Amino acid sequence: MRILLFGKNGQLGWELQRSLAPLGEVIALGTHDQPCADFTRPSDVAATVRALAPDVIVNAAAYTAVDKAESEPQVASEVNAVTPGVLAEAVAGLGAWLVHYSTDYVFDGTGVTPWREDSPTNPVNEYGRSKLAGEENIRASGCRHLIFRTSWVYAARGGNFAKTMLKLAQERDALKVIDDQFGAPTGADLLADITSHALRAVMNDEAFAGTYHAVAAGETNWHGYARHVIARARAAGVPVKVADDAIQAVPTSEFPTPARRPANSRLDTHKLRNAFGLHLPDWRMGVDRMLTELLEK
Ligand SMILES: NC(=O)C1=CN([C@@H]2O[C@H](COP(=O)(O)OP(=O)(O)OC[C@H]3O[C@@H](n4cnc5c(N)ncnc54)[C@H](OP(=O)(O)O)[C@@H]3O)[C@@H](O)[C@H]2O)C=CC1
Ligand SMILES: Cc1cn([C@H]2C[C@H](O)[C@@H](COP(=O)(O)OP(=O)(O)O[C@H]3O[C@@H](C)C(=O)[C@@H](O)[C@H]3O)O2)c(=O)[nH]c1=O
Repeated sequence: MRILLFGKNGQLGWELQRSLAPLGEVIALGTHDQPCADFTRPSDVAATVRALAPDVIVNAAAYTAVDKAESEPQVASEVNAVTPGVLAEAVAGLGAWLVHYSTDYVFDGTGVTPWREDSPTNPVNEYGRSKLAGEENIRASGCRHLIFRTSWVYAARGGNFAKTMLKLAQERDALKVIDDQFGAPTGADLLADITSHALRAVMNDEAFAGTYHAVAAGETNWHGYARHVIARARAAGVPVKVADDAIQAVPTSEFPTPARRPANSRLDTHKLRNAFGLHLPDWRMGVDRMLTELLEK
């Protein structure tokens, strides 16, 4: 089996290089400095796909700068919606499979109930709108696909909220962190392992194709997540400047950002767990593993 992976240097792409390796030959394309893999050049990307004729495309490339997307909606749309749609058309033409990733930010965050795969979408920012359009383009192409919606992704390699908090905690005496947006931090390693497991299953039985919510178990808010990370760092001997009681919990209104974010980012994972017989670990387990890796360097 030949697998073409886009976005190899991102948090998820890096982990996918490991988790997909036992399934077949992985051709991993990364930097968007290469025209053949630049998602702002859809026709070049389509030509790459036709030339390589893979059995599976795994797309971990995305425009993930949520605040910046507010001022660059056209770039976010090209990378997150237009080119995934072009990939899907190419995949349909080849009779191949497409694996793609989406986000909790396709929902508007109302209520407290975890969102199901068939819950109504209603993104509140440009990034979310571009990701939803990407999903819709893939479904409209009729190609065989898996779409995983996930949330709050972190990895030892790459940029993420946990690493931002580790840095700020060493630089500042006080932090303000939002405590009214809820979700589950999800490790790129867990998501990569879920991908290879599900891909193996769907290639044996096409009935598994479709959209799934894939996040770690449990829930927290950004403040709870920050406190957890900083407490672990302190215990590991990192020179943390901020005292525990100086990590101030604030409502969203006290931490204005260019992009609005949903208050309820909880995703219901029953469909994924039932389909593939998976157990999803609590979010703290993966975060603690990442911190061990980061702090022991
Ligand atoms: N990060 C998160 O919190 C969440 C992510 N997701 C989704 O999960 C998936 C993986 O995200 P994650 O690994 O965290 O993202 P990262 O931001 O870590 O990686 C994104 C990758 O996309 C590549 N990329 C960006 N612009 C382009 C472009 N114009 N052409 C080609 N490649 C490009 C980057 O390449 P380069 O290295 O060259 O810049 C990078 O390797 C995405 O679909 C994302 O929307 C969903 C929920 C949460
Ligand atoms: C840095 C900082 C952020 N925050 C808040 C702002 C925001 O509501 C929340 C998270 O901020 P970030 O900008 O790190 O995370 P953000 O870019 O919103 O993360 C999102 O990325 C995209 C790609 C996704 O798909 C989402 O699932 C989600 O992971 O924390 C604070 O409250 N205090 C702080 O000091």
